[in-house]
Amino acid sequence: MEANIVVMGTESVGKSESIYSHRFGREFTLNIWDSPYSEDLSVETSLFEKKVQWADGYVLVYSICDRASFNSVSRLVQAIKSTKDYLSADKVPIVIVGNKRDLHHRRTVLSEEGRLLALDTDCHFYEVSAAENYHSVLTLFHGLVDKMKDAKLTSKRPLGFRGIVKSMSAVFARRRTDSF
Ligand SMILES: Nc1nc2c(ncn2[C@@H]2O[C@H](COP(=O)(O)OP(=O)(O)OP(=O)(O)O)[C@@H](O)[C@H]2O)c(=O)[nH]1
Repeated sequence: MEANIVVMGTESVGKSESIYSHRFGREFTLNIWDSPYSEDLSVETSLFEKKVQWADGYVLVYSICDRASFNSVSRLVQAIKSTKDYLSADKVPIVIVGNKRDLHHRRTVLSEEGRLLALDTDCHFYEVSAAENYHSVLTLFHGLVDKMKDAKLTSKRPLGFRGIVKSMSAVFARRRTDSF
């Protein structure tokens, strides 16, 4: 089976530095579109619509040390939902991720705020440290895969079958730094 995931967030929140090379067994392939966030979504409307049509699921990343990145994720959720309505596209899972949990001494976004945003917008929520606890990143991707499978069971567009196993690509950072 194959599924498409769009990963979005503002600069340096920890989306893509490392190569994420986990395999979901023999049967599952994830295609990941690691995408920088454009503050002015209207300038990139057609590209944004392409992403919405392509995606089977989203990972929206902010840094818990960067309130502006959290506000951007909040705007992104609204933009995805209204574009989906406009295109009459199927509902797909959206995961909101607060990254850099290890930098708790610099935290400016409370866990509760992330959780509440997810609750209000019918999304899923994780707080992780891609640098310190890679397992938490795996957990969120495994969770997303399960939710995409569930969503596909009730949608018109089934996940495609593939004979080959590919590894996932590039999300999140491996190295610990104090940057944010
Ligand atoms: N302390 C800490 N640093 C992290 C964490 N995740 C990423 N970083 C660091 O944050 C910086 C930015 O990480 P990237 O993965 O390049 O961020 P990005 O969102 O892909 O950034 P752009 O490519 O500019 O959009 C790097 O120096 C990472 O090492 C984390 O969980 N904790």
